[in-house]
Amino acid sequence: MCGILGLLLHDPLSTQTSAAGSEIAEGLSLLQHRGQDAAGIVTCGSGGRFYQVKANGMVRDVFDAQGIAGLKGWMGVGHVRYPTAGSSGHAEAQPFYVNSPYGIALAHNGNLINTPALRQFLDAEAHRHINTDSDSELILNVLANNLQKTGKFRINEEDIFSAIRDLMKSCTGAYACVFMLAGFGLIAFRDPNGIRPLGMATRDGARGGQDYLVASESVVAQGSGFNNWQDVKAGEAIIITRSKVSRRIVAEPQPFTPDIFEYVYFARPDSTIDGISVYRSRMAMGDLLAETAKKELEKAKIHVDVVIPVPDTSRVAALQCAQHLGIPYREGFVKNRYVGRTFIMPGQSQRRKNVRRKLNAMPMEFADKVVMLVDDSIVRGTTSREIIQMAKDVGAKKVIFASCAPPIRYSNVYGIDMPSPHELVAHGRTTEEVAEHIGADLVIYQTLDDLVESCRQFNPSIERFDCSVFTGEYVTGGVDERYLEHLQKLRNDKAKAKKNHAAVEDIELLDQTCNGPMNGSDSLIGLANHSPKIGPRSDYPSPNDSVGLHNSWYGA
Ligand SMILES: O=P(O)(O)OC[C@H]1O[C@H](OP(=O)(O)OP(=O)(O)O)[C@H](O)[C@@H]1O
Ligand SMILES: NC(=O)CC[C@H](N)C(=O)O
Ligand SMILES: [Mg+2]
Repeated sequence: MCGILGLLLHDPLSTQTSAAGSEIAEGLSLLQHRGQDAAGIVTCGSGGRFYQVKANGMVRDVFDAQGIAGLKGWMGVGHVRYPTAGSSGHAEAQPFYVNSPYGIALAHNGNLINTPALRQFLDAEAHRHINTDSDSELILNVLANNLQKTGKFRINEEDIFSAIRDLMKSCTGAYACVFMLAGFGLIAFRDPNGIRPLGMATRDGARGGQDYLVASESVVAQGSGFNNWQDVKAGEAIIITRSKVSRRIVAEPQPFTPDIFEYVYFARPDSTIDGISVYRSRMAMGDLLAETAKKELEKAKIHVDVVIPVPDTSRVAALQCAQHLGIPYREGFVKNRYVGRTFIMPGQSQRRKNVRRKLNAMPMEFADKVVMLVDDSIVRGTTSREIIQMAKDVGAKKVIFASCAPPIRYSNVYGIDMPSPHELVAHGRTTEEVAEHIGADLVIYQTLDDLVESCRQFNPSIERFDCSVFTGEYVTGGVDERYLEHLQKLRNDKAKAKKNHAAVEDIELLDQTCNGPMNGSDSLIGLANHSPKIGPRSDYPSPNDSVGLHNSWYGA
């Protein structure tokens, strides 16, 4: 899951300052939980010129004061990355940039599933050079190609809507995107099924007019003083300029199926997504899980002494579950606040090591007790296995493990890096076998109906969610056995490790020669922008002056 952000300031003075850049960096720190591998910002300043800082690392490491000071301009886009395609190499950090037919910088959250066909089309028919394995670079080039087809020096809103309409016909999968057209404005769109979240908000500008924000989650709006949060609709495109906002559904109607895993794990509890408060949905998950747990515990004749959450995400649900059961709730694991999320780390050994670094069991809450640990989900079983062992090591008599989500048995293809079912602990295992594998005395799973009810009760207009990791039913076309096998081969943990190793070698080669291949759509900016041995921070104006040529459109 990645986080995306777009900001447009109305204040004419902001063109010369880094006000937008620094606000985007602040905003990205509120989206850090969506991607910890890389972060980037591109801003647009006077003359339609782009400025960029992007590199592998966390937001606080990538953007320092000097880097932000160079991010001049009145609008910009930002990204935090959790890779689901290509490698973790810095060349695939976003936003991606193209210089033709116009200067475009794009940030993408999601995952495309028809990348081979798109790659072939872009190469053989559109004659566009694709230089990375990122699906986001493809989406940007499809967009650029569609705009190029107009053959116009100056395009208008109709051209943009129609380019996005065509993009939605050719790209299959999940995509919430925000892009910036040099000198023109900010444009956001969301895939026809609305799988990944996206919304926009407004605020009074510093010197009149309106500022606009587009972001993956509403928490960014609250953090930056924006109001009127509205979700971008499935299949909708929104064009924002300093003078007006135009919205249009451009896709053929498809069932609206937002990803339920956003509520389970990905999103922050203080966000509201598609009209559903993530916090309230997690409370409801806790309540309904308690009902199931009551039955299961009675059946197994187990008396639980204490409910303990697995920090961080499960806390809201665990507290509610304990209250509903009338069992004391205790914070038995202390979380190291300097360790991020483990599930979204790229390799299994890194994930395992980090569970121990992140969580520490307090003996006084476990010794001689029957404990029920509550987590939001059991995916690979990395966390559950380690912490059950930790609980037993400090004297727990019995460990019951309850999950707010049902068993996860199928690949995710829409932007969560679960490509291989064989890496999922519940794949091919019964609940009893999962318990044995993770060392629990009993495992209790939420039912799928209850999970859906936990979310849907707050917005009954959503008829269906994407629940593919639980059911194996994919809401878009194009996912068949052959595709899933291909994905598994390409992105299982071993294959990824190999690929990421190759990406590191590329970087080292670059460092040695101080010269090297062009970094995909980033062209020279990307190349100059990152050299891990020198340090991750630097910013460069676009080397391509053509971005400025078109800035006369709307007088930026
Ligand atoms: O079965 P697994 O493969 O271990 O995945 C599931 C675990 O990973 C996530 O925690 P994470 O540490 O990523 O983030 P959190 O601090 O937000 O809970 C999730 O909340 C579960 O605890
Ligand atoms: N999780 C995501 O949204 C990832 C976006 C894109 N597929 C990438 O790998 O960069
Ligand atoms: Mg967790």
